[in-house]
Parts: sequence; structure tokens; C-alpha cells
Amino acid sequence: MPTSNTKNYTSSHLSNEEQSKKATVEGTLRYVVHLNGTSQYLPHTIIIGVRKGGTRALLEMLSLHSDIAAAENEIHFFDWEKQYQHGVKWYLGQMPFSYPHQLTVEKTPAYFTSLEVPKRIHRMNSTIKLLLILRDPIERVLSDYTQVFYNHKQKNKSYPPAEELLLKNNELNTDYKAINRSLYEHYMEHWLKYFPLENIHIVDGDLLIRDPFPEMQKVERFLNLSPQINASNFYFNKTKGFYCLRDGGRDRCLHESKGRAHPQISTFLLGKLRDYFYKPNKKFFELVGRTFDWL
Ligand SMILES: Nc1ncnc2c1ncn2[C@@H]1O[C@H](COP(=O)(O)OS(=O)(=O)O)[C@@H](OP(=O)(O)O)[C@H]1O
Repeated sequence: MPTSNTKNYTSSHLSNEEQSKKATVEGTLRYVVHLNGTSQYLPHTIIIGVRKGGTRALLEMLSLHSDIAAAENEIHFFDWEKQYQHGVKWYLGQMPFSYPHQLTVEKTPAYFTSLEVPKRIHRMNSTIKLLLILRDPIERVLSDYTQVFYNHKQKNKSYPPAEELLLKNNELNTDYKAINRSLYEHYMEHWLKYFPLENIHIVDGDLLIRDPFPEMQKVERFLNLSPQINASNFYFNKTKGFYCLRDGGRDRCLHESKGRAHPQISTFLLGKLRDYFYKPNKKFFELVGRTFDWL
């Protein structure tokens, strides 16, 4: 239970190191301290996207680590104008209660493709570590389509077949939003105006699906976490067709909305998508000094 006891953000019970880990807005915010010593902190790291990249899987897998405190819901603070107007105190209030040694993390996949967001995060904390999970841009388009298809289905609305939306007069319909969201190079260039590359760790979303443990080891290292997540935390679930999590003897898979079958597309459309993403993908590799298995 929270106490009525509020303290300044620069509370003296924190060591210098702990204090420096906390948000840059120290002194301006107050937070409630639970009797058990937990309180709310601004995120030390944010999973900024990409939509359908595997952000939920990444957050759940990171939460296997005892030094991680994750916000359950997508907060949309930096990309939704109305939320942003609530101010940073409101944002702080959305964070989970955690111990001073823990790192707070939130994920909002839409941040990566929202042009206002980098500037706003930078204003809050210019040295924050960011996590970005990307997968093959074509897979991401199909995953995005599938998501919207099911959103419509839930509301008993119909949604055109993928082929119909992605092609216009036998050419790729580049006005389709999901295609634009897969132009990683465009958005990355913008983020790099605000944050150095070494502060943005890119998780390979295709590898995270195929073999999550090595990808998670890299994330632990990036966040300077002790190596705690291990191979036995993951097991392949044949029915789901994905890795699931094993945590203290408890097995769990991601929600059924994660890992849905994608529509079959013609080789013609696939060819068009490959041609379209070839150059932006190459540019992206140059930008981040690393290649991915996307071409
Ligand atoms: N272990 C595991 N289990 C299930 N699903 C997994 C896993 N790892 C990665 N993924 C992939 O995550 C994709 C969904 O991505 P996001 O969580 O970022 O989607 S969202 O933007 O938050 O809606 C989701 O996309 P779809 O396959 O299109 O459903 C999955 O491919």
C-alpha cells in the first residue's frame, strides 16, 4: 500500500549512482514511496518500436530479469498529443512501482514512426537507452495487415484481401500505411538526429522469433544488467509455433493475437515488395553499420 509519505525525487536514501540512474527531471517531481520501499521512476529504457516487430515478446522476455520493472500497458505518452499535454508527472504516474536498483521500462511501438517523439524523449532524458526491435520489412507489412484485418473482424467489419490493398493498377500501393511504416531508414535517420547510435540497441526481431536467448543476452549487456536470463527460460511450443517463456516453473506463451498466420501473397506482389524495400534496406544497413537478413 502506498504511504502518504511523499519525497523529493532526489531522495537522500538513494546512492549517487542510483540517483544518476533516475530521470533527469530530479527535483521537479515527487513520488509516493510504498512501505515496502518501492516507488515510481521515469523509464530508464524505452522500447520504441517498431509496430509488429515483436515488442511484446521483447518486453515479456526482458521481464524475466529480476532487475526489470515493466509498465504493463502501452502508454502512448510521447505520440498522443492529449497524453503528452498531461505532462511528465502524469507519465511518471503510469510507471510500475519498483525498487531503486531496478530499471523501469515501457513499450509503445508507435513511437518509432512518430516524428515528434525523438525530440520529446530527448527533452526528458538525452542519455536514455532505447530498444528498437525490427523484423523483415515485408513480414512487418503482412503482420500489420493481419492486425488491422483482425481489428475489423472483431467489430464485425470486413477488410479487403491483402493483394487488393497492396496493389493498385498492378503497381505497389505505396500509399498503404503499413508499407510506409516499414521504411526503417527514413525513421532511423530522424532518431539519429537526437540520439547517438550507441544509445539505440536494435534487436533482430526475426532472430528473436527463431532463437530468443542470444538476442536477450545482447539486450542484457546493452542495459548493463547482470546475466540472469538463460536458455532454460525458453521452450519451443509446437502448437503455437513460437518460443514460450518458462519462469520459476511457470510456463506461458504470448497472447493468441501474437503469432498469427499471415495471408499468402502472390509471387508477383512479393517481387514488387522486394524491389521496393531493396534500396531503403541497404540505406538502413549503412546507417546503422550492420546488416540484416532482409534482402
Ligand atoms: N515468442 C513469440 N511469441 C509470439 N509472437 C512473437 C514471439 N516473438 C516474436 N513474436 C512476434 O511478435 C509480433 C507482434 O509484434 P508486437 O508485439 O510488436 O505487436 S504490436 O505492435 O504490439 O501489436 C508477432 O507478429 P505476428 O506473427 O504477425 O502475429 C510475432 O511474430
